[in-house]
Amino acid sequence: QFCSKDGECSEESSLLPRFILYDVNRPEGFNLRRDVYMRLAIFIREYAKTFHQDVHLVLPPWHSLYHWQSPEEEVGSQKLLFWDNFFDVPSMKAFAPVIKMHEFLEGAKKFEIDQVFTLQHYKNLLDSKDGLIDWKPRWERGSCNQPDSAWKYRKIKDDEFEVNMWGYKNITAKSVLCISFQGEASLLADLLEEFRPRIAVIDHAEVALHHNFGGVTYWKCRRSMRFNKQLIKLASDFREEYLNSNDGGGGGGGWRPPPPRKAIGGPYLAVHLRRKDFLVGRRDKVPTIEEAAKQIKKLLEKHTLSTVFVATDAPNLEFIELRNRLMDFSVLRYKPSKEVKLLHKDGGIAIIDQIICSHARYFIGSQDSTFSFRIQEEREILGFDPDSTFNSFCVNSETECEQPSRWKITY
Ligand SMILES: C[C@@H]1O[C@H](OP(=O)(O)OP(=O)(O)OC[C@H]2O[C@@H](n3cnc4c(=O)[nH]c(N)nc43)[C@H](O)[C@@H]2O)[C@@H](O)[C@H](O)[C@@H]1O
Repeated sequence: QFCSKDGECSEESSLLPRFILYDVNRPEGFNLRRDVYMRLAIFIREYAKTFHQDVHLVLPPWHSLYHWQSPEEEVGSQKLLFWDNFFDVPSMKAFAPVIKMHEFLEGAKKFEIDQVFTLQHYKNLLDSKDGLIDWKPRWERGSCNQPDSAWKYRKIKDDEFEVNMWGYKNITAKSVLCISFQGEASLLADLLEEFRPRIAVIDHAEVALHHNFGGVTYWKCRRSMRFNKQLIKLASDFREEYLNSNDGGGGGGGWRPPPPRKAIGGPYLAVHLRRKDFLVGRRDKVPTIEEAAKQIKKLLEKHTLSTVFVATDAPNLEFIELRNRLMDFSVLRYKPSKEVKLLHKDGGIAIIDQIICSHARYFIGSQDSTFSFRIQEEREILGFDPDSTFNSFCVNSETECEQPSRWKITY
């Protein structure tokens, strides 16, 4: 049964499809957003089953992400990019009822949302008597504390808000509620069942946590997130031409489980060296180029490899310094052609880097980087030995440091 905000319910409306849209905290990068998608896709799949709902998760466009900094003359517009630029959407649809934003909009000039839920953390997590964090799943309406609410929603009338989201200018909402939320994405079912909006937005969806992180369903969802075929082809061509690497070494990928742990990877070391904002925010975890070069050299010698593929957001000068410090080895990075840049943009080129890293004999990434985490997952899907995957640079080449948790694939 479908009920309007003022409590009127009708049977027919229950036959109408429902749509859940979402958004993520503006500064978050591509790979954290991929994780938030998974939390919602897993939720919506279960929600549709449990409540027999014709419900769809609408994939929000990728819009001017903070890390996409290439000039427009080189890459064209990086606004309002749809998911099939990066992923194989039919494969994602095989896991959960998702649709692309433009399928949802179907050319409409404007659209109205019934209910926006802006998730936020509880202000007083340390409320409980003993001063410990009170971690029971819970949600409640609260006064708004997300700083971006001020520019995202502008009240026009009591039941009309102008909504500034995903780069669109033509969205309104009948109601905006701030919801203090603590728990897994599955708790969103409670919220949706209580208000039963036909078109809802979950803003700050990153506040909702994973349900059963690392479980079978997590990995099913993760495996459904195959990359766009053109990006896979560009990465394969590069591997074949410069890294003497093709898929002959085993490794399935996609939905089919590969033979267990049989992938050996191409004869190169791959590194993900996160720089830029990490040099400010995570200074204590990012090695200097000199320290990184020492660790790369050690690994190349240990694995008797002569080639290292470098995925990095470092400016070219830092890459040249790294190459100069590794004179005895072949040091490569992926340099897209003008056409590839225009067609696939910063987001696509980052994925090509990730695919190349995921096929290497040995991989070492950057501590805390979700870009590195997604490569580790890809290698789990391909069936590599975890020892060759779950490795991170240390700030200092002489001392050991914390290594990434081994989230191994389950079927
Ligand atoms: C400080 C935090 O950093 C977190 O970044 P982190 O997890 O590394 O990873 P991401 O969330 O993907 O954000 C980093 C972005 O920087 C670019 N980038 C980073 N490394 C490479 C690379 O090797 N090759 C290419 N081509 N591009 C790279 C790319 O656009 C990527 O999506 C963010 O998610 C958070 O929002 C926050 O900003």
